[in-house]
Formats: sequence, C-alpha cells, structure tokens
Amino acid sequence: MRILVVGAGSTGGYFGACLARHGRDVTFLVRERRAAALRDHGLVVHADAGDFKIQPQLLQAGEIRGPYDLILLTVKSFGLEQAIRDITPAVGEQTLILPVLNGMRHISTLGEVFGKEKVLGGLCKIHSTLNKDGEILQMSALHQLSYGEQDGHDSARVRQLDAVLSDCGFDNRLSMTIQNDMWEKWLLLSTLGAVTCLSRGNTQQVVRSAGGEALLQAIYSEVLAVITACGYQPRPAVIAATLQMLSNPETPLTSSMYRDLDQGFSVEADQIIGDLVDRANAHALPVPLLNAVYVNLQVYQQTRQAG
Ligand SMILES: NC(=O)C1=CN([C@@H]2O[C@H](COP(=O)(O)OP(=O)(O)OC[C@H]3O[C@@H](n4cnc5c(N)ncnc54)[C@H](OP(=O)(O)O)[C@@H]3O)[C@@H](O)[C@H]2O)C=CC1
Ligand SMILES: CC(C)(CO)C(=O)C(=O)O
Repeated sequence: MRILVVGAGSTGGYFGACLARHGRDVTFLVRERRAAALRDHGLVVHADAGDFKIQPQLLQAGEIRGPYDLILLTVKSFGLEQAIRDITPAVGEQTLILPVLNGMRHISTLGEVFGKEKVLGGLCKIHSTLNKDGEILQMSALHQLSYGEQDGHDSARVRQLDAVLSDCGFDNRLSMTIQNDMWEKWLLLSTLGAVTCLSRGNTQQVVRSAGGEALLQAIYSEVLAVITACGYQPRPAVIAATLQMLSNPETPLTSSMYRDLDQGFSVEADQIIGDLVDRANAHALPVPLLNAVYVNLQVYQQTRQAG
C-alpha cells in the first residue's frame, strides 16, 4: 500500500515515522523548508518508548506522479485548502483519505472536493509537538490512530487498511463508530482547548483556581448541548469519564491548540471553537462561554497577524 503522509509535523511526523520504521511504503508531502531540514537531519522522533530516526522519502507539491492508496492528512485546518490543491494529483479512483484533524468541518470539505466515498472518518489521540530543532516530541505514552468508514459499515478496504496500520508501534483502532468517536473527541478537545486557551494555563491550574472547575463544567455543558443538538449523543460513560479526566486536580492537561497559542503560533480557532458556535447559532442555542472563547481566539489571531 503506497502511503502519502501530508505534513511531517507533530502528528504526521510521528505516525508517518512509525509506519516507515516498520517497513511501510511511506512518502511525506512537505513544503520547502521542512524538506530541507528533513533531508539534512532526518526525521527524529523522541517517542515515549525511546528515540528513533528515519531518513524519510520526501515529495513537494508539483512532484506527485500518480495516485496513492492512502493519504494520511495531518495538516492544520488553516492549511487544508492549500493541501487539497496539492494532493489532488495523488487522489485516484481507489484512494482512501484518512484525516486526523480535530473537529468535524474538514470531513464535509474533503467529501465535497474528492467525493464522500474516498474520505474515511479518522482521529488521533496523542500529545505531540515539535522541539526547536524540528524533531517530534511525544509528550506522553498516548499514540492512538482510529479510522473507519464514515457510516460505520465494515468493508474490505478498511480491513486491508487496518492490517497495514497494525504492528507499527502505535495504537491503531479500526472503528465501526468513527463518526461518534469524532464527536466524542470534539467534546473533550474543544472543552480542553477552550478552557486552557481562555485561562492561559493547564487544567490543573484551572481546577485549583477559585471558580475554575465551575467554568470548566459550564464550557463542557455548552459543548455537550451543541453536539446533542446536532444529533449526536456521546455515550453516558464517555460524558462522565471525560469530565472526570478534565477536572482531575492531579493531572495537568493541555491541548495542542493551547500549546500552539503559548508559542505564538496560529490556532485552529474556527475549526475547533468557531464551528461549534456556528452550529449553536443554527440551533438557536445560547453558548456565551464558547462565544467568549471564540472572540478571544480571534483577537489573538488578529494580533498575531498584525505583529
Ligand atoms: N499535536 C497534537 O498533539 C495533536 C494534534 N491534532 C490535530 O492534528 C492536526 C495536525 O496537527 P499537528 O500535526 O499538531 O500540526 P503541525 O503544525 O505540527 O503539523 C502540520 C504540518 O503540516 C504541514 N503542512 C501544512 N500544509 C502543508 C502542505 N500543503 N503540504 C505539505 N505540508 C503541509 C506543516 O508544514 P510547514 O512546516 O511547512 O508549515 C506542518 O509541518 C490538527 O488538526 C490538530 O488539531 C490532534 C491530536 C493531537
Ligand atoms: C485530545 C487531545 C488533547 C490529545 O489527542 C488532542 O487532540 C489535542 O491536544 O489536540
């Protein structure tokens, strides 16, 4: 199976390197600066289970010759439009596109461009980032990649994909409920992103602040109400466990959006929070806290762009 990993950042670099290290046929689609760095230094991964390095096969936009069997899409939401243009020559009749982006909006965008049947549901759970040398840093043992047919049916192609992604050193999961899994992940991630970005701190600091736990719970309730209004019902056990995890005063959690904000990088405000606010508005659902977070992040983005 020929695999094109689009982006060699925190998630693409991690999962792509694991796949290549285990003998899968992986090529990374990267941009010029990343290509130069990876050519010179290789792709270095500081994994929880130990460090390793691969010399990746690289391509840049315009160099793609023919379709790939799998496109693992690991760009940020604000890079999606460009990535769609760049991968178009790699998408053939049988190509499967597996996106790991947070949120939901990209699924319909990709479906509209390439055809819904080519786009799998997907998500990853990992705490990873790039260090100052552009190396991948896995910050906890978590490294889960889940995927499945959007409508949950079993198929030969997802079984084949599952076989290829198995035994590559990360936790791969074929899911027959991937849409619901993605909504459940959004519940976790958007609450975590909202509360950490708003407070400029981790969940432990939030929960140990006066009114912090109540704020977290109130944001969580707003997100849950939006998701439910959209027709998805997170499982009761997941609702309870997620809130318990987020409110645990012993565990300082951050989201990738907060880590980006903390470093002055662009954040996926529209995809992770704005889309929830839009959906709430469509259902005439008041979400004052999410709205406050969204405004806050938009102002951050404007300040960044002006600076
Ligand atoms: N990091 C994490 O812990 C987690 C992230 N996620 C989600 O995963 C998605 C990806 O995030 P993450 O990996 O952290 O992001 P990163 O910014 O670390 O990596 C994205 C990479 O995509 C590259 N890229 C963007 N556009 C293109 C393009 N057209 N062609 C080639 N390369 C491109 C960027 O390259 P360049 O260097 O050239 O800009 C960058 O290296 C996001 O939606 C995020 O929310 C989900 C779970 C955890
Ligand atoms: C759920 C979590 C926190 C870990 O995968 C995440 O998706 C993120 O940080 O973007």
